[in-house]
Amino acid sequence: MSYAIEITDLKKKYGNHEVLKGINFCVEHGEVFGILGINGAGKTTILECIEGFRKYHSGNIKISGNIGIQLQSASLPAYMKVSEVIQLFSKWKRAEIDNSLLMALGVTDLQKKLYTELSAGQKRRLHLALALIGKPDILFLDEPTTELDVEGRISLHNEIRKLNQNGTTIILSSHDMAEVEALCTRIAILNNGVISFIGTTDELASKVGKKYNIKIVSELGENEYSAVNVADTLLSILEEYKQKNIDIFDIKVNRGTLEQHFINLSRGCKQ
Ligand SMILES: Nc1ncnc2c1ncn2[C@@H]1O[C@H](COP(=O)(O)OP(=O)(O)OP(=O)(O)O)[C@@H](O)[C@H]1O
Repeated sequence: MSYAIEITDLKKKYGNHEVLKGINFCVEHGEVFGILGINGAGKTTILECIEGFRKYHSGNIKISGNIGIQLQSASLPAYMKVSEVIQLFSKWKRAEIDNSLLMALGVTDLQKKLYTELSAGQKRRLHLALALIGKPDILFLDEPTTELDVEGRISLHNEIRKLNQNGTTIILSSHDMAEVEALCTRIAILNNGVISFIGTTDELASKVGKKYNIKIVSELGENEYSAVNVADTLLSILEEYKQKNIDIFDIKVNRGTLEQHFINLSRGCKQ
Protein backbone atom coordinates (compact mmCIF):
# COMPACT_ATOMS: atom_id res chain seq x y z
CA MET A 1 0.00 0.00 0.00
CA SER A 2 1.27 3.50 -0.75
CA TYR A 3 0.88 6.02 2.06
CA ALA A 4 0.78 9.82 2.01
CA ILE A 5 3.25 9.82 4.93
CA GLU A 6 5.35 7.01 6.38
CA ILE A 7 7.39 7.59 9.53
CA THR A 8 9.80 4.93 10.74
CA ASP A 9 11.70 5.00 14.04
CA LEU A 10 11.96 8.81 14.15
CA LYS A 11 14.27 10.08 16.91
CA LYS A 12 15.00 13.68 17.85
CA LYS A 13 16.97 15.28 20.70
CA TYR A 14 17.38 18.88 21.77
CA GLY A 15 20.75 18.74 23.56
CA ASN A 16 20.35 15.82 25.97
CA HIS A 17 16.57 16.01 25.94
CA GLU A 18 15.26 13.13 23.84
CA VAL A 19 11.88 14.43 22.66
CA LEU A 20 11.09 11.72 20.10
CA LYS A 21 12.24 8.23 21.12
CA GLY A 22 11.29 6.21 18.05
CA ILE A 23 8.07 7.27 16.38
CA ASN A 24 6.33 5.00 13.87
CA PHE A 25 3.12 5.73 11.98
CA CYS A 26 1.63 5.97 8.50
CA VAL A 27 -1.00 8.34 7.19
CA GLU A 28 -3.21 7.05 4.40
CA HIS A 29 -4.16 9.19 1.40
CA GLY A 30 -7.43 11.01 2.14
CA GLU A 31 -7.17 10.76 5.93
CA VAL A 32 -7.45 13.51 8.52
CA PHE A 33 -4.83 12.29 10.96
CA GLY A 34 -4.50 13.94 14.39
CA ILE A 35 -1.43 14.04 16.64
CA LEU A 36 -2.44 14.63 20.24
CA GLY A 37 -0.47 15.23 23.38
CA ILE A 38 -0.04 17.54 26.32
CA ASN A 39 2.10 20.72 26.08
CA GLY A 40 5.69 19.85 25.26
CA ALA A 41 4.88 16.28 24.15
CA GLY A 42 6.63 16.86 20.81
CA LYS A 43 3.74 17.44 18.39
CA THR A 44 5.30 20.47 16.69
CA THR A 45 8.67 18.71 16.58
CA ILE A 46 7.16 15.75 14.68
CA LEU A 47 5.35 18.04 12.24
CA GLU A 48 8.47 20.16 11.66
CA CYS A 49 10.61 17.05 11.07
CA ILE A 50 8.10 15.83 8.48
CA GLU A 51 7.83 19.29 6.90
CA GLY A 52 11.62 19.45 6.59
CA PHE A 53 12.09 22.41 8.95
CA ARG A 54 13.86 20.37 11.65
CA LYS A 55 16.78 17.98 11.50
CA TYR A 56 16.26 14.63 13.20
CA HIS A 57 18.86 12.24 14.51
CA SER A 58 17.65 8.98 13.05
CA GLY A 59 14.71 7.35 11.35
CA ASN A 60 12.97 7.70 8.02
CA ILE A 61 10.27 9.99 6.70
CA LYS A 62 8.63 9.30 3.36
CA ILE A 63 6.11 11.74 1.86
CA SER A 64 4.13 11.08 -1.28
CA GLY A 65 2.61 14.29 -2.70
CA ASN A 66 3.18 18.04 -2.52
CA ILE A 67 2.65 19.67 0.84
CA GLY A 68 1.11 22.86 2.25
CA ILE A 69 1.92 24.15 5.71
CA GLN A 70 -0.22 26.45 7.83
CA LEU A 71 2.01 29.01 9.54
CA GLN A 72 1.89 29.74 13.26
CA SER A 73 0.46 33.07 14.50
CA ALA A 74 2.53 36.21 14.08
CA SER A 75 4.90 34.50 11.69
CA LEU A 76 4.63 37.11 8.91
CA PRO A 77 6.02 40.66 8.81
CA ALA A 78 3.62 42.90 10.73
CA TYR A 79 3.51 45.73 8.18
CA MET A 80 2.95 43.73 5.01
CA LYS A 81 -0.45 44.02 3.36
CA VAL A 82 -2.50 40.83 3.09
CA SER A 83 -2.58 41.21 -0.72
CA GLU A 84 1.25 41.46 -0.77
CA VAL A 85 1.60 38.35 1.39
CA ILE A 86 -0.70 36.41 -0.94
CA GLN A 87 1.24 37.57 -4.03
CA LEU A 88 4.54 36.69 -2.38
CA PHE A 89 3.37 33.15 -1.57
CA SER A 90 1.89 32.55 -5.02
CA LYS A 91 5.18 33.66 -6.66
CA TRP A 92 7.17 31.51 -4.26
CA LYS A 93 5.01 28.48 -4.98
CA ARG A 94 4.77 29.39 -8.70
CA ALA A 95 0.98 29.02 -8.54
CA GLU A 96 -1.95 31.21 -9.57
CA ILE A 97 -3.99 32.89 -6.84
CA ASP A 98 -7.30 31.07 -6.49
CA ASN A 99 -9.81 33.88 -5.87
CA SER A 100 -12.65 31.46 -5.12
CA LEU A 101 -10.53 29.94 -2.35
CA LEU A 102 -9.81 33.39 -0.87
CA MET A 103 -13.53 34.12 -1.00
CA ALA A 104 -14.47 30.80 0.63
CA LEU A 105 -12.01 31.43 3.45
CA GLY A 106 -13.22 35.00 3.98
CA VAL A 107 -9.83 36.46 3.02
CA THR A 108 -10.95 38.52 -0.01
CA ASP A 109 -12.13 41.49 2.05
CA LEU A 110 -8.95 41.54 4.15
CA GLN A 111 -6.56 42.23 1.29
CA LYS A 112 -6.02 45.95 1.98
CA LYS A 113 -5.32 45.38 5.67
CA LEU A 114 -1.86 45.11 7.20
CA TYR A 115 -1.01 41.72 8.72
CA THR A 116 -0.72 43.31 12.16
CA GLU A 117 -4.30 44.62 11.89
CA LEU A 118 -5.80 41.13 11.54
CA SER A 119 -7.57 39.38 14.40
CA ALA A 120 -6.37 35.93 15.52
CA GLY A 121 -9.18 34.29 13.53
CA GLN A 122 -8.41 36.32 10.40
CA LYS A 123 -4.72 35.38 10.69
CA ARG A 124 -5.64 31.68 10.93
CA ARG A 125 -7.81 32.00 7.82
CA LEU A 126 -5.05 33.80 5.92
CA HIS A 127 -2.51 31.16 7.00
CA LEU A 128 -4.82 28.42 5.75
CA ALA A 129 -5.30 30.26 2.42
CA LEU A 130 -1.51 30.61 2.06
CA ALA A 131 -0.99 26.91 2.83
CA LEU A 132 -3.51 26.04 0.12
CA ILE A 133 -1.87 28.06 -2.67
CA GLY A 134 -0.75 25.51 -5.27
CA LYS A 135 -3.40 22.97 -4.16
CA PRO A 136 -1.28 20.71 -1.92
CA ASP A 137 -2.07 17.00 -1.70
CA ILE A 138 -1.09 16.97 1.99
CA LEU A 139 -1.91 19.80 4.40
CA PHE A 140 -0.15 20.31 7.76
CA LEU A 141 -2.05 22.15 10.47
CA ASP A 142 -0.36 22.86 13.82
CA GLU A 143 -3.08 23.58 16.39
CA PRO A 144 -5.27 25.15 13.70
CA THR A 145 -7.92 26.69 15.93
CA THR A 146 -5.91 27.86 18.97
CA GLU A 147 -7.02 31.41 19.92
CA LEU A 148 -10.26 31.16 17.96
CA ASP A 149 -13.70 31.68 19.47
CA VAL A 150 -16.40 29.02 19.10
CA GLU A 151 -17.78 30.49 15.88
CA GLY A 152 -14.29 30.75 14.36
CA ARG A 153 -13.52 27.15 15.31
CA ILE A 154 -16.71 25.78 13.82
CA SER A 155 -16.24 27.68 10.60
CA LEU A 156 -12.59 26.62 10.26
CA HIS A 157 -13.56 23.01 11.04
CA ASN A 158 -16.09 23.19 8.19
CA GLU A 159 -13.39 24.45 5.80
CA ILE A 160 -11.03 21.66 6.89
CA ARG A 161 -13.78 19.06 6.30
CA LYS A 162 -14.51 20.47 2.83
CA LEU A 163 -10.83 20.34 1.88
CA ASN A 164 -10.66 16.73 3.00
CA GLN A 165 -13.84 15.85 1.07
CA ASN A 166 -12.13 17.30 -1.99
CA GLY A 167 -9.26 14.86 -1.55
CA THR A 168 -6.69 16.70 0.59
CA THR A 169 -4.90 14.52 3.14
CA ILE A 170 -4.63 16.43 6.42
CA ILE A 171 -2.31 15.94 9.36
CA LEU A 172 -2.95 18.14 12.36
CA SER A 173 -1.70 18.57 15.89
CA SER A 174 -3.92 19.55 18.79
CA HIS A 175 -4.33 19.35 22.56
CA ASP A 176 -8.03 19.40 22.08
CA MET A 177 -9.75 16.01 22.08
CA ALA A 178 -13.06 17.58 21.03
CA GLU A 179 -11.35 19.05 17.98
CA VAL A 180 -9.75 15.81 16.89
CA GLU A 181 -12.96 13.90 17.56
CA ALA A 182 -14.79 16.35 15.31
CA LEU A 183 -12.27 16.17 12.48
CA CYS A 184 -9.97 13.16 12.52
CA THR A 185 -10.36 9.73 10.98
CA ARG A 186 -7.49 8.47 13.19
CA ILE A 187 -5.38 9.85 15.98
CA ALA A 188 -1.99 9.20 17.53
CA ILE A 189 -1.38 10.14 21.17
CA LEU A 190 2.14 11.18 22.00
CA ASN A 191 3.38 10.46 25.49
CA ASN A 192 6.93 10.63 26.84
CA GLY A 193 8.44 10.60 23.37
CA VAL A 194 6.55 7.58 22.05
CA ILE A 195 3.13 6.97 20.54
CA SER A 196 1.04 5.40 23.26
CA PHE A 197 -2.12 5.00 21.20
CA ILE A 198 -2.97 4.97 17.51
CA GLY A 199 -6.44 4.34 16.10
CA THR A 200 -9.89 5.92 15.84
CA THR A 201 -11.46 7.92 18.66
CA ASP A 202 -14.05 5.14 19.02
CA GLU A 203 -11.24 2.62 19.52
CA LEU A 204 -9.74 4.93 22.15
CA ALA A 205 -13.12 5.26 23.87
CA SER A 206 -13.57 1.50 24.03
CA LYS A 207 -10.01 1.08 25.32
CA VAL A 208 -10.34 3.55 28.19
CA GLY A 209 -14.05 3.08 28.89
CA LYS A 210 -16.55 5.90 28.73
CA LYS A 211 -16.82 8.03 31.85
CA TYR A 212 -18.76 11.17 32.58
CA ASN A 213 -18.22 14.02 35.02
CA ILE A 214 -21.25 15.33 36.89
CA LYS A 215 -20.91 18.75 38.53
CA ILE A 216 -23.53 19.84 41.08
CA VAL A 217 -23.62 23.46 42.21
CA SER A 218 -25.62 23.78 45.43
CA GLU A 219 -25.88 25.98 48.49
CA LEU A 220 -22.88 23.99 49.80
CA GLY A 221 -20.71 24.91 46.80
CA GLU A 222 -19.50 22.76 43.89
CA ASN A 223 -19.21 18.98 43.99
CA GLU A 224 -17.97 16.70 41.24
CA TYR A 225 -18.83 13.04 40.65
CA SER A 226 -17.62 10.49 38.14
CA ALA A 227 -20.12 8.17 36.46
CA VAL A 228 -20.32 5.42 33.89
CA ASN A 229 -24.12 5.38 33.94
CA VAL A 230 -25.19 9.04 34.17
CA ALA A 231 -28.91 8.46 34.79
CA ASP A 232 -28.42 6.06 37.74
CA THR A 233 -25.66 8.13 39.35
CA LEU A 234 -27.53 11.40 38.94
CA LEU A 235 -30.69 9.91 40.40
CA SER A 236 -28.90 8.72 43.54
CA ILE A 237 -27.09 12.06 43.95
CA LEU A 238 -30.40 13.94 43.64
CA GLU A 239 -32.06 11.61 46.18
CA GLU A 240 -29.25 12.35 48.63
CA TYR A 241 -29.54 16.14 48.18
CA LYS A 242 -33.33 15.91 48.55
CA GLN A 243 -33.08 13.88 51.75
CA LYS A 244 -30.64 16.40 53.22
CA ASN A 245 -32.82 19.30 52.04
CA ILE A 246 -29.97 20.95 50.13
CA ASP A 247 -30.89 23.45 47.38
CA ILE A 248 -29.35 22.70 43.97
CA PHE A 249 -28.62 25.66 41.66
CA ASP A 250 -27.04 23.99 38.64
CA ILE A 251 -26.17 20.55 37.23
CA LYS A 252 -23.65 19.94 34.46
CA VAL A 253 -22.77 16.64 32.80
CA ASN A 254 -19.64 16.36 30.61
CA ARG A 255 -17.88 13.43 29.13
CA GLY A 256 -14.37 13.33 30.64
CA THR A 257 -11.86 13.98 27.90
CA LEU A 258 -10.67 10.79 26.29
CA GLU A 259 -7.21 12.28 26.07
CA GLN A 260 -7.01 12.86 29.83
CA HIS A 261 -8.32 9.36 30.57
CA PHE A 262 -5.78 7.93 28.22
CA ILE A 263 -2.85 9.96 29.54
CA ASN A 264 -3.88 9.01 33.09
CA LEU A 265 -4.08 5.36 32.11
CA SER A 266 -0.70 5.34 30.44
CA ARG A 267 0.87 7.07 33.45
CA GLY A 268 -0.71 4.50 35.73
CA CYS A 269 -2.90 7.11 37.47
CA LYS A 270 -6.09 5.99 39.21
CA GLN A 271 -9.16 6.60 37.01
N1 LIG B 1 14.40 24.65 19.58
C1 LIG B 1 14.32 23.96 20.72
N2 LIG B 1 15.36 23.86 21.55
C2 LIG B 1 15.31 23.14 22.69
N3 LIG B 1 14.20 22.48 23.12
C3 LIG B 1 13.12 22.55 22.33
C4 LIG B 1 13.10 23.29 21.10
N4 LIG B 1 11.88 23.16 20.53
C5 LIG B 1 11.17 22.39 21.38
N5 LIG B 1 11.90 22.02 22.44
C6 LIG B 1 11.45 21.17 23.57
O1 LIG B 1 10.99 19.94 23.03
C7 LIG B 1 9.80 19.50 23.69
C8 LIG B 1 8.69 19.31 22.66
O2 LIG B 1 8.36 20.58 22.12
P1 LIG B 1 7.22 20.72 21.00
O3 LIG B 1 7.10 22.17 20.69
O4 LIG B 1 7.50 19.79 19.90
O5 LIG B 1 5.94 20.20 21.82
P2 LIG B 1 4.39 20.36 21.51
O6 LIG B 1 3.77 19.04 21.83
O7 LIG B 1 4.19 20.90 20.15
O8 LIG B 1 3.99 21.43 22.61
P3 LIG B 1 2.79 22.50 22.64
O9 LIG B 1 1.54 21.73 22.76
O10 LIG B 1 3.10 23.26 23.89
O11 LIG B 1 2.89 23.35 21.41
C9 LIG B 1 9.52 20.55 24.76
O12 LIG B 1 10.04 20.07 25.98
C10 LIG B 1 10.28 21.77 24.29
O13 LIG B 1 10.71 22.54 25.38
